[in-house]
Amino acid sequence: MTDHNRPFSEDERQGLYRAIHERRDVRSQFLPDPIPADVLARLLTAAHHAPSVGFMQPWDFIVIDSIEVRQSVLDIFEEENRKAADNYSGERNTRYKSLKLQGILESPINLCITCDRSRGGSHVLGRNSIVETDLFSTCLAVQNLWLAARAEGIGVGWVSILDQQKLACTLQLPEQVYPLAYLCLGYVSEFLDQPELQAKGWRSRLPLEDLVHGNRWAQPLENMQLKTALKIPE
Ligand SMILES: Cc1cc2c(cc1C)N(C[C@H](O)[C@H](O)[C@H](O)COP(=O)(O)O)c1[nH]c(=O)[nH]c(=O)c1N2
Repeated sequence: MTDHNRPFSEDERQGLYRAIHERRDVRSQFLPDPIPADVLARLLTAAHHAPSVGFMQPWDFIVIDSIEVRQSVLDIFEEENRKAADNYSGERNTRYKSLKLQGILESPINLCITCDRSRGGSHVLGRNSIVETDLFSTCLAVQNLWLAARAEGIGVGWVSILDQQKLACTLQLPEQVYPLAYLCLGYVSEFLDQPELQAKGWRSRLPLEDLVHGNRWAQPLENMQLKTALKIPE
């Protein structure tokens, strides 16, 4: 058996699940400490090892440390966030406005992960029917980075309350390059033990048992072993 085929040890398996369960979206707990270049390189390498349709690797990574650029992005956020607040009224509006939804200036580095929709030429294997698969692939790069960051003790916050055209213009992206994820990265004072939106009473995690169906949408799950493993009551 070659080395990369050896089974995961119990500790390795637990480490992976720990990163999955303890990963958080961070916006309030950033510390200003810089991320060493070798650590950032590991995160980018993890992202670059994500699966991608036809091995398209449509991502680029724009590492943003300029305060001027970040301030421009924050201005875009503030404008969009004012509009977003208008979706809510009364108590919900007040609660929305109390939420902190970005850490653009507090984090030491911002990272925009983009998707080059033309990479790989006019036809990419596996992308003939579902053209959005390049975007899906780039999301997986984001998740790889997010999990690796957690294992490195680094928090990541995804900021999507942004006008994409203005963001693309600020970052001088070519026309075919889509700014898929704007991320804030940095060491943190703590990782919360639950999503911040849940801690602040905005929305809670749904029970998994309500989301697992059998064979067709909303059909009850008949697989007794899976039901037992998921602890779904009879
Ligand atoms: C595509 C996308 C876009 C956003 C987010 C996530 C994703 C996947 N999230 C983070 C989101 O609120 C968070 O993931 C959930 O609340 C669950 O919390 P944990 O990630 O488990 O801590 C997020 N958070 C935030 O403060 N501002 C934002 O604009 C966004 N946008």
